[in-house]
Amino acid sequence: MPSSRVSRPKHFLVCEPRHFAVEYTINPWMHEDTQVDVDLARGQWAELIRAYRAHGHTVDSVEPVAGLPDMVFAANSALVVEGRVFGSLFHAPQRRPESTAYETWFKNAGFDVQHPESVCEGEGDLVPVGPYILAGTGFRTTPEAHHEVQEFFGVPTIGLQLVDPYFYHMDTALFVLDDGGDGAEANIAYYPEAFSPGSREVLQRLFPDAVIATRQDAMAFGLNSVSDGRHVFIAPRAEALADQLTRHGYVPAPVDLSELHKAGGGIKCCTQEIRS
Ligand SMILES: NC(=[NH2+])NCCC[C@H](N)C(=O)O
Repeated sequence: MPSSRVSRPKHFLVCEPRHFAVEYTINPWMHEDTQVDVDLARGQWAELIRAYRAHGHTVDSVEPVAGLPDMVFAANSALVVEGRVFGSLFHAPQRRPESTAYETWFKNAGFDVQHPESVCEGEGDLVPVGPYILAGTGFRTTPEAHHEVQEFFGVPTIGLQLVDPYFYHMDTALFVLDDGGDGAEANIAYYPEAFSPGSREVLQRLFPDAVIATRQDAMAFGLNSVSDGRHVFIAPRAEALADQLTRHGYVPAPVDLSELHKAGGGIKCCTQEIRS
């Protein structure tokens, strides 16, 4: 049966991995003395941008800054909803200067940026879906920041506890299949064991029809995906998850960012969504 799911055009902000490196270890994926192939990283990243554009999405780019090797992970720079920008305050001192670089882009594009008072890593942990913002905590973004986010956007913000260091940002364990726009039903895919028992129950109550992924899918960065409501840009090694998505009427669009996985990031980490 051909898929009847409808793609919605999106606006993304990205940053080329020109200065990509693994120079410090702030998550279990990063290992000291890891050599990265910057040309390979740039080539894989360029494929992602090509895929977004080929599917009708708008992509803007921030100029990368030398000495900020994780700047490619644009998702951590902010959360943008209805044209309002809640910026970031990184946990790791090495990443803190990224916030300023992204803020310059936002300001030049005509957005004001709200500065968090507590540690907050943007869409890495903050995920708008349907009438809510799902908000992860445990490793990076703090519960205090969740309160700030709710106050700033006026959107019910649902705190969820992350418990597995491999899934240190919520966007490594959960992604939005349908954001609930244009009358489509909001839905997500996630790996339950990345969450505390209570948080699993919350997700189960909110999204009883969610797609449930395995640890293997999650370790392949399969949950670090981007969906436009029809196409799902997904890591090619998350095969079981891609099959499930196909059965649910989505169209997987595989993009391999294996070189960036060395820093603990994948497709979604490289993608900041500008919701206007
Ligand atoms: N949205 C994400 N999960 N981004 C990945 C960030 C990776 C980066 N090395 C860090 O640990 O902060």
